[in-house]
Amino acid sequence: MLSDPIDSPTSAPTRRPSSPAPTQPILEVIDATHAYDGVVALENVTVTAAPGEFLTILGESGSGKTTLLRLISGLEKPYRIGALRLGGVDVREVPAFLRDCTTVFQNYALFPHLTVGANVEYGLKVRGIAAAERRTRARQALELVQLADMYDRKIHQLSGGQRQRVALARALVPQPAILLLDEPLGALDEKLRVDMQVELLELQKRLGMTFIYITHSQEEALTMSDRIILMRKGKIEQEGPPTTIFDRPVSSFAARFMGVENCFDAELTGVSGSDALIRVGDHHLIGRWSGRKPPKAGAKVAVGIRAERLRLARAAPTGPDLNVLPCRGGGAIYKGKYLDRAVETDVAPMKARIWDASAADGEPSCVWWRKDDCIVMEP
Ligand SMILES: Nc1ncnc2c1ncn2[C@@H]1O[C@H](COP(=O)(O)OP(=O)(O)OP(=O)(O)O)[C@@H](O)[C@H]1O
Repeated sequence: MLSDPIDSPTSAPTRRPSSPAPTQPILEVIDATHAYDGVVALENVTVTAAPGEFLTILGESGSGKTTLLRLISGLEKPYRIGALRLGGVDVREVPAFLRDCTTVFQNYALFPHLTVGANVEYGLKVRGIAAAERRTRARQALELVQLADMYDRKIHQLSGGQRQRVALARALVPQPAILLLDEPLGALDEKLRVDMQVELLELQKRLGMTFIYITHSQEEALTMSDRIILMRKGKIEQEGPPTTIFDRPVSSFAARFMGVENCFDAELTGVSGSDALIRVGDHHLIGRWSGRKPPKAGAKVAVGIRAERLRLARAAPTGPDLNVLPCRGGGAIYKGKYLDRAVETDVAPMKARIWDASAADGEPSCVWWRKDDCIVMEP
């Protein structure tokens, strides 16, 4: 159940400072909670972004990503929020079209009966900009997305990728401080999506603009972001740079979402420096703690190992930093660039990734992995 909403500010929105301090976040969403008809979509979420940052909101369907974006853009009024500032300005009472941010939607949201130029000019028109300036700026925005020669085309005469570029130009033309992108590449095919990822990233760096980017694709998030916020059921599960989210997931949820193939439950038997000592059945293993709270002996934990870090061997290797489990060979799954080998162990079924298919011959008797590659986290 939600408690009563905090009153919205009654005073007029403060004016934007002429030049915010360089260290000041350009976006501050403090303690936001939102619900639709009693269904909580966002719960006590705090998100900040630095000027020029590429921040990705990652999460499965229904985790609250779009709701967060709609609160920032002003398309949704939050049920309760501690603060919402863009460039240091409190925008809780500022209507969407006056906020210093624009949105690119997955379905483009273009006017199909208007020309490319008229679509791009639209955002300037609602801001009361004169026709001549609108045209000049729209042309410049279309140049940025490589559609300068399509000004007079109708939207229905464009491909999906071209429509997405028009939507991007339309969002860029008012020169907002922040661009909000809601799964902007979701409707494009794989090849075009990858090309557009590169293009978007180049554009963001060139313009030095802050991008808040929504996706459910971990690969897209890892490729593009300076920082990732992983959402789960309306809350933040983990945030950090791509390498941290990839290598050091805090929980089995984060690990599975980020594609860690081998996950199983265990008991923490002790902690020694950064080493986490764990037990699964009769097997004692060693790994690195990556959970949020300090680990406690006796706690139930989850263990994760990426398939590419798991090795198969015919004879067990030895070493203080190695984990070894006997295994029974399973089938190989051909994946083109690599081979996945599924094996059974006493602990769990495991998958090892083999990049050199010629090295996959023979029956392994054990799997092994280094302690640094053994992620010990919250269950
Ligand atoms: N207009 C609405 N009315 C009622 N419930 C809604 C509405 N919009 C979203 N929800 C619910 O709020 C929760 C969060 O939805 P939201 O769209 O923010 O998630 P999301 O992570 O963006 O999902 P997706 O990736 O599928 O777009 C979900 O349970 C969703 O069903």
